[in-house]
Amino acid sequence: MNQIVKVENVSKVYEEGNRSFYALKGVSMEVKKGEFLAIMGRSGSGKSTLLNMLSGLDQPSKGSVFLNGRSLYSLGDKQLTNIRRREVGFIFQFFNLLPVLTVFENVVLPLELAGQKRTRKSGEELLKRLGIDHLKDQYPSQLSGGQQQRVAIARSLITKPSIILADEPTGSLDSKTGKETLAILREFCDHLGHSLVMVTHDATVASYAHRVLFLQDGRVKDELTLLNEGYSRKEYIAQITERVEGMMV
Ligand SMILES: Nc1ncnc2c1ncn2[C@@H]1O[C@H](COP(=O)(O)OP(=O)(O)OP(=O)(O)O)[C@@H](O)[C@H]1O
Repeated sequence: MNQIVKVENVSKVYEEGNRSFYALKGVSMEVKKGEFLAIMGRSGSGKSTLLNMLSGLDQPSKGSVFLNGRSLYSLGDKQLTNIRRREVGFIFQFFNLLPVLTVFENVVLPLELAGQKRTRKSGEELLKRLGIDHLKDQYPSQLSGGQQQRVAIARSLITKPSIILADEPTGSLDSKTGKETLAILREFCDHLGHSLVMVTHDATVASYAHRVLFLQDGRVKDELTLLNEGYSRKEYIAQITERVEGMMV
């Protein structure tokens, strides 16, 4: 697998009065093409801070982040914005669809923001692949949560980004719809070569990933690969839960 993301010895320090607080301390990790990586850790362990580093939204105090071999934070603001718009897709817990735009308009919006030619065909193809092409002229308020999240997934994929970042993507869905959504994300990584980094607190959600990274106090504390043959999802969930509980003591 090719390397899409490489994080090298990244630290993030926040200054609070005359004290320094490390949200991340010397984190190194990578994401390969087609990989679905989950990041877990208790509240305050640095998950969102790490996700922000990967997206180019927040700058490390120390260390480097490479996207497709390019060092993100050595770029100028304009170049960084361009890369973020073209090469990074986002999926949020609460979908973040624009209510005044139709499903189709929401999906193709990132193409316009990235200055890429709006192609009706690619938007329609994505909606079809996600099983929601019949909803393309509806507005978000007319859709269920699961349907809205499919729209958000289509939107995250429209620019064909190198990496998709998802923060608790199923956090506001019921368990059945959540599992369907995770199965879609996993399939897109397995069969279409998308690369995805997902933050979650939930072991069942993380069990859909290929690999789980555990953060504790801003450091990578542990890692678990879920690609060993012969394990059921239940066994993976038990393994993840055991690691999470191990970090609590
Ligand atoms: N802008 C900021 N200024 C000061 N401290 C910050 C800032 N942003 C985050 N922190 C601190 O850095 C630490 C890591 O925060 P982060 O949001 O990355 O944790 P998290 O693991 O995503 O937590 P949660 O699961 O609750 O979302 C926390 O202690 C937080 O208070």
